[in-house]
Amino acid sequence: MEIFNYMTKYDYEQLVFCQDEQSGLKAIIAIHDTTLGPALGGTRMWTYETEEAAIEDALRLAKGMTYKNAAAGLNLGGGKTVIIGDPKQDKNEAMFRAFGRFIQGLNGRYITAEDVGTTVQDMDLIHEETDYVTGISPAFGSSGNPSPVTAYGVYRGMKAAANEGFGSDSLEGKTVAVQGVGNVAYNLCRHLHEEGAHLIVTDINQEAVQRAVDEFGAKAVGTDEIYGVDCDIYAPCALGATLNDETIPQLKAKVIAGAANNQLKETTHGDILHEKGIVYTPDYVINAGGVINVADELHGYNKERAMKRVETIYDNVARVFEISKRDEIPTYKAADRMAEERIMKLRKSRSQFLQNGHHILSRK
Ligand SMILES: NC(=O)C1=CN([C@@H]2O[C@H](COP(=O)(O)OP(=O)(O)OC[C@H]3O[C@@H](n4cnc5c(N)ncnc54)[C@H](O)[C@@H]3O)[C@@H](O)[C@H]2O)C=CC1
Ligand SMILES: CC(C)CC(=O)C(=O)O
Repeated sequence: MEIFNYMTKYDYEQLVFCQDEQSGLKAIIAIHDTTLGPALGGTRMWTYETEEAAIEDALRLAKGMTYKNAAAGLNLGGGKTVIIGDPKQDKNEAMFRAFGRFIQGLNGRYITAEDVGTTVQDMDLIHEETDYVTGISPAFGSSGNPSPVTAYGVYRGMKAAANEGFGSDSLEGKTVAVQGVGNVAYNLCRHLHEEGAHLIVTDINQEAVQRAVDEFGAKAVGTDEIYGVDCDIYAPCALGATLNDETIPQLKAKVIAGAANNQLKETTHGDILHEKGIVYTPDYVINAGGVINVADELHGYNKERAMKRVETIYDNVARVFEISKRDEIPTYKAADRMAEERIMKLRKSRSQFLQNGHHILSRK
């Protein structure tokens, strides 16, 4: 990958490589755009096959956060970190503390939180070294694990998508195929089960599958089978790029609504879904509950206020479908339009110079 070419093409601001030999930390912090405010986005710990794959993941996820935060109406930019390593084996206290010091060095340009492979405990360790971390323990007056809130937002967004696809937002009796039943999807399945939906689940982790079978009466299928099952809604809740040339032809679902980031392998896959008449709910609009929740910590966490904002995901998803129909464009483009309009407006007004304490004029 030609990194500067890639960064120029998609307008990235900064890419930071962090290395600490003693703890084994190898982290990549990507900051995409800070027009709306400091970049907020989680830290993913994953075993990448190559360094290039890790860099690409950090960059793609960071851009997604710019759009997610903008579309959710937050005054935050987009960034994300990947730590290269196996979250089950390679974590240690020194690693997260070293990472916290690197974040501190960015002086507030980047604020972190949980993502796949990191936990509240990891955020607490980072917090030993920096205040630029959210999703830390409720004992610190913070919001804790964002996953249940993300799940609630996905559930509300799925209802808006059902309304678009089936003419009613009731999920009772609907069959939902859930790919990956981890932190977010477990909680999503609980909401769906409570509303009377039928669940089909898959995961590479058999314990996670068994829990959904035992607690929610879900039907388990193999990881390759999930795409082709008979269902009304497909909910991708594992990793990205699962909507691609191989999987889309297998789908029987009328609606796609799930938690995973970067679900479309390429934007062309969003075009294909549109042509096929499948209601695709853009990932970063429906899965914003977690970031909305942790962002509230920056104002002094208030659960009621945060949840009120999470409720807006229903209307936000509905708005994307409206724009898609009005402008006759696929839903992923409609979501991008919504986010970009907000960023461009702010970028324009920021270009007006206003004196502040940091400017050279104030030193005269
Ligand atoms: N945790 C949060 O608050 C948020 C999470 N997301 C996104 O939602 C997705 C899920 O996040 P979490 O639930 O936190 O992660 P998680 O790691 O708890 O769950 C992911 C699950 O997917 C499974 N999985 C991985 N590859 C698979 C495959 N090929 N087939 C089937 N299952 C597979 C894993 O075994 C795991 O159980 C990720 O893409 C994440 O970036 C997005 C917004 C917020
Ligand atoms: C997990 C969230 C708190 C932030 C994030 O990184 C995301 O929404 O993907």
